[in-house]
Amino acid sequence: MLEINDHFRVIERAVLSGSEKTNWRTESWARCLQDYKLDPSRANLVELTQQEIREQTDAFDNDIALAAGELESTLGMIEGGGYSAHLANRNGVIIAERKSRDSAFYLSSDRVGMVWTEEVGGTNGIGTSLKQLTPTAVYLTDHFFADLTGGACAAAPFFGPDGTVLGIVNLSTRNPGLPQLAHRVVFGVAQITAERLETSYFTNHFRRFYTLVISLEQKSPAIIAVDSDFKIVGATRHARAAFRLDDAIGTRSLWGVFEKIRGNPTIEYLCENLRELRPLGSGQLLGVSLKRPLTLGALANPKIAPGAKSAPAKPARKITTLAECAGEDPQMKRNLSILKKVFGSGLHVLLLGETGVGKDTLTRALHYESERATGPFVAFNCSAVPESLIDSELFGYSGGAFTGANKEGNLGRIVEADKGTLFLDEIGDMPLQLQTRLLRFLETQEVMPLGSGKVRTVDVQVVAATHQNLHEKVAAGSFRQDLFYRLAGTIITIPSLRERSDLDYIIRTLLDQLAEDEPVRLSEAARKALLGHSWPGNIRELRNVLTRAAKLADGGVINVDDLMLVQVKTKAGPLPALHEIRPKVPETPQANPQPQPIPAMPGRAKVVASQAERSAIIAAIEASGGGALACAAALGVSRATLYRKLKQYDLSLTLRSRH
Ligand SMILES: Nc1ncnc2c1ncn2[C@@H]1O[C@H](COP(=O)(O)OP(=O)(O)OP(=O)(O)O)[C@@H](O)[C@H]1O
Repeated sequence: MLEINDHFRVIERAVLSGSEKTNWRTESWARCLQDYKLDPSRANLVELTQQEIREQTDAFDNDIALAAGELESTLGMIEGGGYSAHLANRNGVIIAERKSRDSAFYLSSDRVGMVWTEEVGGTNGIGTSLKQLTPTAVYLTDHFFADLTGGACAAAPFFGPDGTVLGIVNLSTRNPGLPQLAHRVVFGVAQITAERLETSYFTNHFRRFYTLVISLEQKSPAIIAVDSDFKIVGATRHARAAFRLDDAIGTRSLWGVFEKIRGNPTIEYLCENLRELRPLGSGQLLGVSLKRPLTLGALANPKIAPGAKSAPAKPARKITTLAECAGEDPQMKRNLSILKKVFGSGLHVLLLGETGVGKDTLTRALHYESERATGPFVAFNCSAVPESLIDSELFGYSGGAFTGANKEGNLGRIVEADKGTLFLDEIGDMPLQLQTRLLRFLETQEVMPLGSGKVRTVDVQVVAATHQNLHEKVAAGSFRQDLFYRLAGTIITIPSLRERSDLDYIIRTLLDQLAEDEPVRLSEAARKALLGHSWPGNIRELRNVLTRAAKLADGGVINVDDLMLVQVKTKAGPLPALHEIRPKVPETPQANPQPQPIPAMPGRAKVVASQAERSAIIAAIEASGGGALACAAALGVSRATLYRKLKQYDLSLTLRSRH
């Protein structure tokens, strides 16, 4: 961190004397100084009251709240930098977060309820991103306030189908040894997450419609939602731009955009068989797939797919099979033989296990390989939905049941899951007052949506899951004992990856699944390294490591370096897992952070940081095709720095011969 006066002088010089070329940073600093009249020596951050937070969250669309689950997998991709992930609404208020495992790197000023508009927080990821409506990486002294210059944040906006901004994804850390190059990689991850959120939002929003997914070169796929008469009802940003759809929504048919298929096949036939479409007036065939509505069992729109009720609600992507879930592990095989007997028999199931062991995956496999496969699979994550929304989302409401309620009402996830399976993830986070309501439903299989006054009987197989210790929660009074026993009709514990005896099998399964996009194989040394790792993040971590390695691999072979594993052997034995490192960094006071001295970087964190930096450079060389100028620009460094780093990591711009 800079001395306050030095920081002030840099800002003043850049803004007032125009010493720095105009760029996003000087423009933001100028707004802070001249428009908002902020004093860079001191941040006066604002935190909302619980009531205000509820209002901000209530006003936020339900679909987005559900998408907060995406933040979890984002953290999995960037493990090691001590980042936390946040979702801010369009008012710049943080409304959801997933914390870094490493509390020493946690910025407590980035917690739920903090307001991060540029007018309040000066130049910062969330606020500046909202102001510019573009992704923004704010690294240390880019911040306007001197007392925020110990942190780094990477933020990206995401937009709704109508093009308005819905919110911001933000990844932040106060890891003192974080290299800027590593932060740029994380910046890329923030943008990918924003795109994924946009897609999740879109698919959830249009979950009652058919969706056409179109592959576009070098871009995320474009998605168009249509009704059963092929009328276009929505399109993602990419789709609008690629096919000029702005005036087509609600007015045009898909066949006004793409060449019509001969013989007028039904939409159901196309779901099974459509692989390519040609945009009108273009010679180029594009790869496509047409997906069925996600909630076939609960279609509110009577126009959709008459007769489709008997069609199996197929999952969008290839799902892991039950056999793959069991693998070659004796405990998992025992688990499976029990589950196959009880699933669908009227007994509820409770899955226990660490995060990432495959509870969700196993439940989906059970559903799709059971007699319920023709019914809907509905997943509901109790921790990703704000407390105030759980009731209406789960149990539903009738139109106009409360202020702000959707006019048409909401069936609720329980009713949507009728004749199918309801997966209640993170059940340990279910608020106490709703536990009573859930218990009543589990006992009677009846629900009464808010404001409807009508009881509805449903046939739902419930699978609840948690990584928490429910016994402890029962003892502490935060989880109802009677609910625990009702859910625990069958309790199954999924072993962690380090307890399983079939790691090799799981690696093979994952590589097979990856091969659809990226056919790769493992070098012998890489296989040994994977088998020797402790996998605190379980199968999710393994999947992330292999996915990233497949992208870095040269010539289709994953080498040890590509894995970027952080378990490094030293003379004193293996280093502790990254989340066990606790550098003595004083916590930043929440509302009024003070500058802190940067502590020496612990040895292990250095290893991680340089691995991340090396990978960032390799990725940039590949992306820029080996051109020094383009590569330096992609990394945001000068050419001199690039050459110094290449030497340091023994790399060259003709990468292939050297790493
Ligand atoms: N047997 C398996 N074979 C291959 N991949 C698997 C398997 N089990 C899980 N996965 C993958 O591991 C990742 C994590 O799985 P999943 O989300 O099911 O874990 P979870 O226990 O539900 O995690 P959480 O408690 O955090 O919700 C997913 O990407 C999933 O596809």
